[in-house]
Amino acid sequence: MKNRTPSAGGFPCLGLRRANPPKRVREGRGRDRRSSGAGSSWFLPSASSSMREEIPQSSVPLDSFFPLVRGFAYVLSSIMDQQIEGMVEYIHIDQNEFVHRKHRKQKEEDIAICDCSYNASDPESACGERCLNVLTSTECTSGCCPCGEYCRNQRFQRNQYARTKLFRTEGRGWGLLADENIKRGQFIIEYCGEVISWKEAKRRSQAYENQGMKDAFIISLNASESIDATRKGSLGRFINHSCQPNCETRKWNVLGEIRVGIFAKQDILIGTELSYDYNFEWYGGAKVRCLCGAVTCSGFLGAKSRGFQEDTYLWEDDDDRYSVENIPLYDSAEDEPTSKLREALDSTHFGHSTHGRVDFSINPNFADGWRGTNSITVRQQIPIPIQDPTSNSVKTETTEEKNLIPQNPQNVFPQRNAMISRIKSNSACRNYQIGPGPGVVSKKRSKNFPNGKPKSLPQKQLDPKLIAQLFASSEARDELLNCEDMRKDATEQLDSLYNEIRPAIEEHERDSQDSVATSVAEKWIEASCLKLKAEFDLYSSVIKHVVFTPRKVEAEPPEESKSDVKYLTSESTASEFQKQA
Ligand SMILES: C[S@@+](CC[C@H](N)C(=O)[O-])C[C@H]1O[C@@H](n2cnc3c(N)ncnc32)[C@H](O)[C@@H]1O
Repeated sequence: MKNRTPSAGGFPCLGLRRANPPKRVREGRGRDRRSSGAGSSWFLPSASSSMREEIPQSSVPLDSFFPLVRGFAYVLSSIMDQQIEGMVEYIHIDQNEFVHRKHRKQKEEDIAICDCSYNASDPESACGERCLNVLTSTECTSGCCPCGEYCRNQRFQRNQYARTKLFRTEGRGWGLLADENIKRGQFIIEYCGEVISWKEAKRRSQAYENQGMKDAFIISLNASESIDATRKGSLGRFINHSCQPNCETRKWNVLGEIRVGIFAKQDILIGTELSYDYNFEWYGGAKVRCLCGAVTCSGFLGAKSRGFQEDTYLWEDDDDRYSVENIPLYDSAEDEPTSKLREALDSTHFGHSTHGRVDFSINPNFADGWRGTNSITVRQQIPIPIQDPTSNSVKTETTEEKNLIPQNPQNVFPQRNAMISRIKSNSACRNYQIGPGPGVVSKKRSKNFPNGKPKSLPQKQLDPKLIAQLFASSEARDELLNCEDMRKDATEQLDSLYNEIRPAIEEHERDSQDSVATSVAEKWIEASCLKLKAEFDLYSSVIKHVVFTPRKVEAEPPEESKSDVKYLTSESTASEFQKQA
């Protein structure tokens, strides 16, 4: 069911409006301007499954007395319009809306039917974690599952969300927190919005940025589509980024459409702010400095996914996130001056910083009207001992997590992400000239790398067959030729894979995307690794034989030296190779 703005009164049901709409996008969101002032209060539902009838929840089931709520809401809307500062109007939906095409209808032959069965003595077995559909991230189709109504694998379809609650952070706008204890792996909420094409996403992102809008809500859905939750969305749109997140996004096939869910990466205690890593999915416009406060913070939001616009900044004196002086810029893990960055972050800009930590201290403007609890305290990086699960404090997991953080800077950036962002910069890939050709350093690039470090240099190719001829030992020759064959095979494999995935890569290239689908990236990485390994084997074999193998005597040697075996010194062989090469 969609909760659209009723025509009368213009109150976006369960959504929010604020005063002065024309000002909204340029209004900015500096701490001071966004704050609604001490003592002000406003109203929001719990973000749990309050919009559905099927799932019994203890949160207020608004839909069940919708007409009443609508009337009440209309009265509230005027109050809210005056009181809710800093939140841009949006329409609350709990199902994606398709803008550039129709919602696909699942064909009968595409319905995946699992082989689970409901057993009253073991209800968990009804489409639990062993269900074939669950294993392939596909929801069972209602009416077709052997477990019938007991099927537990229709969470998106039934909006089986965890209970969550909106709150105001200081410095990062609004955020969402757990309003119940959440188990690891639990589905928390769907990231709903308008499904649009990549082109449209790019266009909108630019338009939003031109309008001065700072919060960005566009995430990637698949290779050709995005979800834009700017104008319409679920409460998933309020989940902030963290470089040390407690949630993650997962894509599920639901009735033939891909949908994005936020899932718990770990057990999450009630009152804890929810966060996920935007790096894979987020396509923000301006570069925004990350205020997640994690020790492993990468500095910027979506630093790896880079977004639709490169190198565009919004400068705001009164907002920590948009002021980037002294912060070195980078766009790949190997170039990240981690310690310097951290130093810079530690020593600058955090108005409330205590030894480099951010204290999002008392925030009296907690959005909790429906549930009637008190305002809450948000402290980022200053751990609050969690004893009472009903406490109103927003908890951060900094202490425990800090102990788990690898101190090795190489581990600082998520591996998968680094792999994907390197698809265009690893040496195997460079052979295909994705992006600027070897040795070409674009203007933009040199801006990002002030030392102008070129990323790729033309390589001299050795001719292993020629080199093999130099060796007296047939084993050495065979080994070298064998290695060369392996290298050729690996190169051919990479070539054919490239042809296969070229459309996906080129599409991303056109749209200035850094990331491609993970499955494509993984294939590419595997083939690249094979090729690199084959090259490594070949070169190490050459080196080994240069040092240890007798050189072949080419011309008939003089009689007296026939029995002599010439051993090449590495020096003489090196000059021989130079000639050959
Ligand atoms: C999807 S919205 C999240 C909800 C947003 N806080 C709000 O008030 O509507 C993403 C925006 O939130 C802000 N944001 C999220 N995580 C942040 C972080 N770790 N540091 C700074 N800003 C953050 C940025 O402005 C970003 O464009």
